[in-house]
Amino acid sequence: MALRIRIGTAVYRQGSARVLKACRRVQPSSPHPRAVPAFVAALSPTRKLASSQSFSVAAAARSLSTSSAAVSRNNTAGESVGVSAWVDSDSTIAVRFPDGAVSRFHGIWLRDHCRCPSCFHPVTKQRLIDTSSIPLNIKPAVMTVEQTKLKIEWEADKHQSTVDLDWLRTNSYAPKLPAGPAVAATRPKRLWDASIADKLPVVQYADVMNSEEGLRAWLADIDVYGIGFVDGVPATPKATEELGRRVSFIRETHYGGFWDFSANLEHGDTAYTQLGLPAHTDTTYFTDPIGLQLFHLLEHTGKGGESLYVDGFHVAEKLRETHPWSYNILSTLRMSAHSAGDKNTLIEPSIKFPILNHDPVTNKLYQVRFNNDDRSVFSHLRPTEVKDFYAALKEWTTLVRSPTNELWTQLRPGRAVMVDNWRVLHGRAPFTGHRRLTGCYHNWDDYRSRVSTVLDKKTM
Ligand SMILES: C[N+](C)(C)CCCC[C@H](N)C(=O)O
Ligand SMILES: O=C(O)CCC(=O)C(=O)O
Ligand SMILES: [Fe+2]
Repeated sequence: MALRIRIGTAVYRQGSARVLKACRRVQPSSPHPRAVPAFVAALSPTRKLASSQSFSVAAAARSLSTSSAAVSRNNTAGESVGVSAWVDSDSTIAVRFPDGAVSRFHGIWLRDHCRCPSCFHPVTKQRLIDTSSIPLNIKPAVMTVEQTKLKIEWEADKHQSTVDLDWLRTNSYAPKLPAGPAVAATRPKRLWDASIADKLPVVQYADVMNSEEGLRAWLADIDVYGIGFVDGVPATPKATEELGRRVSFIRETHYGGFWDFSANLEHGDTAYTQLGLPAHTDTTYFTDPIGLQLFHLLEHTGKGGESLYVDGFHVAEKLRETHPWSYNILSTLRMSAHSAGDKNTLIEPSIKFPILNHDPVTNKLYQVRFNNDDRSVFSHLRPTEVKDFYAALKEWTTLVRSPTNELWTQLRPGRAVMVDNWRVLHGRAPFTGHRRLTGCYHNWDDYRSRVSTVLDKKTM
């Protein structure tokens, strides 16, 4: 593949690179111990690039800072695909991607994100380079494009960085570019109301337990709908626990690990009674509320006990549309919560929290954290905020309890359900008789790790 890179007035060609040897060895000032191997490796004259090229650096590269390096690349199809990289007048490195989109990167950002094995541990995926040892104004001496990689030789330490162009585009920030074709389209969330009852997301236990595709289908349901049912589950605690562990290890809490409970007040919580429970999310009193909750009803000799599910994202959207003032109140005023029913137990979150939580970067709703029964005393709000809170709460509760938003379903032995506890509220009708429910909690991050790896094949 013919590669040409024009930097300023000098022209460098692959293979017959005509370069003037004029590099000034830059000695790192008190380098971080681990930075030395990386720095020495970069300086080593015998260090070869992945391809047949070998470089030494010319002073002429200094002219790089103002001129543009136009790189044309003949790809396998023969037509020229314009990928160019140049150092802009503000010293950022601009990259024009195959579709013409341009984004800029600070030299220190690119150097800090170098993925070579001496800067980024190939197994642990951890940074090895000591960021503080990188000059803040580090500049490239030479840049080349080889297939889908941008190669940079850095002026300061002669280190060779290789950056995958798709990776670079995915992680662009100035501006943030729309994902390129190589990035799998993310699965958009599907908000739902009571009508989901006609088409519940259900997978088969055998598929989930015995195949990657089966697990992927279940994870996709939970990711897209916030809820995923599994049929064909043997009506035993063992099979149910194994199903939970298929997603990730279980989160232990003061209720234990895998729970198998009935209305015996084994724990000081109304879940361990025959009372009805209004739609809620669990563990609002933990600083990091649990991410997923698995339920599997094994026995019930009595009446009632139907299960309730409500898509908190759908209800929030309705609130935002119909009562924007209330949406804002529940997105800003912070609540307290506690779990205090067990002996020697009083759990409260380290910081108070809004019921509707938004990502500060994207401003997207990422968590509904609502349990009116577990909401604790609050005396931190201003008097006007107290009134505002209750007014907003009423609008929220009216929507949560609207029959058009409620999915009522009777769980039975054999049908388990996994609920995204940061999105979907759950509840229960009061019941009579003996009712045995099993299940477990999973941490949010452990769940999302499985989505990233099993579903999205994401790597760092
Ligand atoms: C699930 N399990 C039965 C173990 C406990 C239920 C805890 C319910 C508690 N009020 C909360 O909302 O967190
Ligand atoms: O008993 C049920 O169906 C659910 C009870 C509950 O909300 C819980 O266990 O978190
Ligand atoms: Fe609950």
